[in-house]
Formats: sequence, C-alpha cells, structure tokens
Amino acid sequence: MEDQKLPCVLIDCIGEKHGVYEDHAEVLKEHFCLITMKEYNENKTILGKKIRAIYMWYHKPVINEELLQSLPNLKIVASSGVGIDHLDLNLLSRYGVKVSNTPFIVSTDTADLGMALMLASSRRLVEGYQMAVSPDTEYFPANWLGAEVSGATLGIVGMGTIGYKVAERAKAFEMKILYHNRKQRNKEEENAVGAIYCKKIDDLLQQSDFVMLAVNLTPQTHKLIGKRELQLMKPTATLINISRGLVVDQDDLVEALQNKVIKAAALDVTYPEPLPRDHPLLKMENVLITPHIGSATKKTRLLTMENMTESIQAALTNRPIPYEVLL
Ligand SMILES: O=C(O)[C@H](O)CO
Repeated sequence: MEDQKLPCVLIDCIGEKHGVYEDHAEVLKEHFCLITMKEYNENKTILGKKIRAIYMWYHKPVINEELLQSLPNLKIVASSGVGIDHLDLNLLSRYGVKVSNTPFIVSTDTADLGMALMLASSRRLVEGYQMAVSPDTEYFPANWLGAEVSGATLGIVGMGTIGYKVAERAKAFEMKILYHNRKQRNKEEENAVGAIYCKKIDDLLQQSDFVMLAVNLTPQTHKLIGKRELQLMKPTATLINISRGLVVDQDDLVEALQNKVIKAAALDVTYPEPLPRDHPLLKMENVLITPHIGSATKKTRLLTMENMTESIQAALTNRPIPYEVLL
C-alpha cells in the first residue's frame, strides 16, 4: 500500500507465482494506491470502503458476493484478457459495478500460439527434441514421420479476431481454410484470406486435417466438441484448442484419443488448469499441452496493463470506459 491520495485499487498480490509483475506494479503505483488481498483481509472494514476498482490480473482475485458486499464504493472490475467467462456479469451489474476487458491486443499472440501448436504437434517437435537430446546418438529412426501443415486443410471454429488472425497465418502456409461461425458469416474477411464458410460445423469437422477452436466460452459453446463431433473428424486429424478448456468435453476427448478416433490434440487450455498430475491427457504421446499461454508475451502483457489502467481511470472519472464489457 502506498500513496493514500491516489484512488485505491485491489489487486491479488505483487510478484509471486500468479501476481502482478513487479515492473507493472511500479507503473500502477504512479496512478493508484494498490491494496493487495493480504492487506485487505487484514483490515477489511477500513480498506473495504476505500477500494474503488479491482485490477483482476488473470482471474485473480476471485470475486464473489461476499467480496462485493464489503466494497461499497467499487466502480469497476478491470479484467485482463479477452475471455470473461470467469466473471458473473449479472452479479456485478446488480452491484452497479462496471466491467472491462482487454480485447484485440491478445489476438496476434494467441493466433501465433495456435500456429505453434499446430506445427509442433504435426511435426512432433517435443518428441523430436527428446530424441535429439537422448543419450542414444543413433537416434534418428528411418520411420520418423510427421504430418505436413502446408497445403493441409484447417477448420477454424469461431472466426472472430483471433480466428481471423489464424486464417491470415494459415494463408501464408498455403492451407485450405474452412471456417464456421455460429452467428454470422463475414464475406469480406472470408475473401481476404480465401476462407470457405461452412454453415454446418459438421462439414468443417469432416473435411479438416486440423480443427482449431477459437470461440468464446458461452452457454452455447460449452462442450461444443464432444463424442459426436470427434467421431465426425478424420482419424488423421488433430484438434487444437486455443479458446477455453470447457469448449471440449474432455472425457470424450480422452476416449477419442485413446481409441484413435482422432490422431492428436494440441491444447493451450484444459479444465481444470492445471490438470491433476495423474490426468490421462498428461500421459498421452499424441497430446501436446501448454499452460494457457496464448497471450503470454512481454509486449501484450504490457499493453494489457495499460488497457486496464485506462479503463479504471475512465470509470473513476466518469468518462466512457474504452474496453467496457456490456451485459
Ligand atoms: O482470455 C484471454 O485473453 C486469455 O485466455 C487469458 O485469460
């Protein structure tokens, strides 16, 4: 806790494993008086009245009704990243609290990671690395083969900002691009990247060598990919998930991978995160998992902090919030 003349903003913690980066905290302290959860918990009655914003850095601190009740002057929750599935918007709206996120800036990195997962999985980079560093110097077996990405068919489920950036990258790889959007078709974008619209997701699933999930998690996309959808995919296909774990029925995915219904999966997201250490997905050779790092680059994290700062400042001075999430 620093300058008491600045507006008080609640954060989870600084540094540590999940906290706000120390260099970001230094910048934030120029604008706000930062109160960590630990400080707040030690002095709820006094600090609770002073807190005017929550700086929610990658889903922390967790916001529940009890916390909201003890923050009578809370104006805004500024949440990092684009996904807002971790927030109860109705609850926040009942407490008159505005919400902001940081869309757009995360798209490029997330699309890059989608491509990285597709390439790493198809060309078996992790296995290749393990082989290259193994003590066996005669490591290269004649039957070592990956699958080609260039020229293959990519099906993008959810052609929003991230999906479109994936398509732009896939175009450079001379891929055939299919896409499915539940709500709207965007002919201009479609033409720009040479993508083919599939009105039915089933058509996309049946034709794609790689299926990349880039949808938001909503009640409509919850477990969108389950047993039926996996069975529609080619046995040689790979499922790539850069959206949210819960867009896939994970038990059905495990079964499909075990029974070779599909060839492989590359997942930046799972549920829960992290997976329990004995989870079957962690033991499969045809599964590549990264720890939800879609937007985890230095530049994007910095922009995220700047977007969140702008939104908090706007809310506290009654100006339009640049990245407001509307109910
Ligand atoms: O939603 C996002 O931007 C990322 O997945 C981090 O939550």
